[in-house]
Amino acid sequence: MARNLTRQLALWSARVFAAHPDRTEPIYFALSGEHPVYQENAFLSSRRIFSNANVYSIHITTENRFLRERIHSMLQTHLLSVLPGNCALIQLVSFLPNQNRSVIPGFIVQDFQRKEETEIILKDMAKINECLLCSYKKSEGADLWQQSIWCATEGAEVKGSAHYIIPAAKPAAHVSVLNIDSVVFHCFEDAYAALQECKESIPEAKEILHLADQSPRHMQRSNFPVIVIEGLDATGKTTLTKSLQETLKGTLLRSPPPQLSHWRDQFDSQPAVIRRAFYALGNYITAAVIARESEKAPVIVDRYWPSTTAYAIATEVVGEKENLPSLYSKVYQWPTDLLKPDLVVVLMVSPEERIRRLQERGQVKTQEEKELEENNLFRERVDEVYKRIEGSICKIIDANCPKEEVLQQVLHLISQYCRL
Ligand SMILES: Nc1ncnc2c1ncn2[C@@H]1O[C@H](COP(=O)(O)OP(=O)(O)O)[C@@H](O)[C@H]1O
Ligand SMILES: Nc1ccn([C@@H]2O[C@H](COP(=O)(O)OP(=O)(O)O)[C@@H](O)[C@H]2O)c(=O)n1
Repeated sequence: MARNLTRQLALWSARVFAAHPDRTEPIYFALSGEHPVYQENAFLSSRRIFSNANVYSIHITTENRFLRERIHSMLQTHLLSVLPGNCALIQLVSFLPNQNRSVIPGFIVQDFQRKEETEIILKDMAKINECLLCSYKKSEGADLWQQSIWCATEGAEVKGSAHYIIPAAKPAAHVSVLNIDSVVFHCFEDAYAALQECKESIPEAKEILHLADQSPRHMQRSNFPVIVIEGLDATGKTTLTKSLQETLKGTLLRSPPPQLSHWRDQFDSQPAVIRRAFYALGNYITAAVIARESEKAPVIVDRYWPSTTAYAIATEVVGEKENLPSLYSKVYQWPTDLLKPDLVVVLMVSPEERIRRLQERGQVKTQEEKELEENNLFRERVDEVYKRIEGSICKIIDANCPKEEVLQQVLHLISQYCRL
């Protein structure tokens, strides 16, 4: 048993940690057995976390992404209510440099009064959940921290070797990018597997999976063109898609399709992996309808895969658009098993015009849309993902102009790119 824990401890030592990962500039640090070259400024921020307190780190190690997010939010609420005053809770993730899906979420707890009670509470919590608890005690007089690991499933504690806390190199991509594959699905099976992870806790997931099972797969568009209209809320999608339907005598569809609409509130409040899997499967279900309808008339689709991808990435990544996955990342590529339209038109309007239209409409907004309004960076990230999605298929148009002009611009694009 102890050997197993020692191995885990060695594994932890290979990891890099990011404290405050939701900030544009997290504090990156690592544990090192080697005496570091002394660079006071660089060391300061990471060591400050460990100095003058007993420090613990909790890591949520379950492989089930749904459980991981659930446990994370449950732990946060619980820790804030049970930890003694004078303890601080810091968001923490650990990861293997540049390795996708290696991110393990967790927390750092700083106990400035060094109370035994804190350790008892934390061990107790780690018992309930699939967690690893580590403690770090500063060695007398030295600049070293003794790391111990306590594993609930094994009910044992192992003292590791003493480590120096060293600042780790800032990764090439922001740490949030390493987790992007949990929310952007590259094929039907990935999205399906994500919903399966939660089907015991969320019975509605079984119904979505059932609908997905019944939906024909690998469908291709037929004789008539398929045009997708994209853009942030209030950029004019509903207005334009209706005009296009009339002008082209087409069929108007939207993703998620009507049979999924009544589950949206339920899935919008779930952990990101589940929420995004719901929309991703909605796209596959819509694809089958697009294929069928495009045998009879042109098809216009209000939101589809680009929405799912743009919102998923923009929510996961923090800060400036420069933090988005690199231009050549797989996340911007259309899934090969999902029906591809002839043309995607992205409507872009200035932030001021969008807010004016939102206010004019006076509708209750979703939380995500409220955030968009408050958070210009988020809006910029959504727009930037739209721009990065395979350029040849996505055409961005300036939709600040009157409705008729927007329609004319899009009809012109259709005449260029689609065979009517
Ligand atoms: N080109 C336009 N110029 C001015 N107002 C517009 C334009 N297009 C749409 N609107 C108005 O803006 C609001 C949002 O449009 P809507 O089509 O509902 O957007 P979305 O479907 O993208 O949320 C509506 O009140 C609509 O009448
Ligand atoms: N195909 C789709 C459609 C919507 N969505 C999600 O749904 C939200 C917007 O949907 P909405 O119906 O409120 O948008 P509007 O069409 O009303 O502008 C976004 O925040 C996305 O998270 C998605 O992920 N994939």
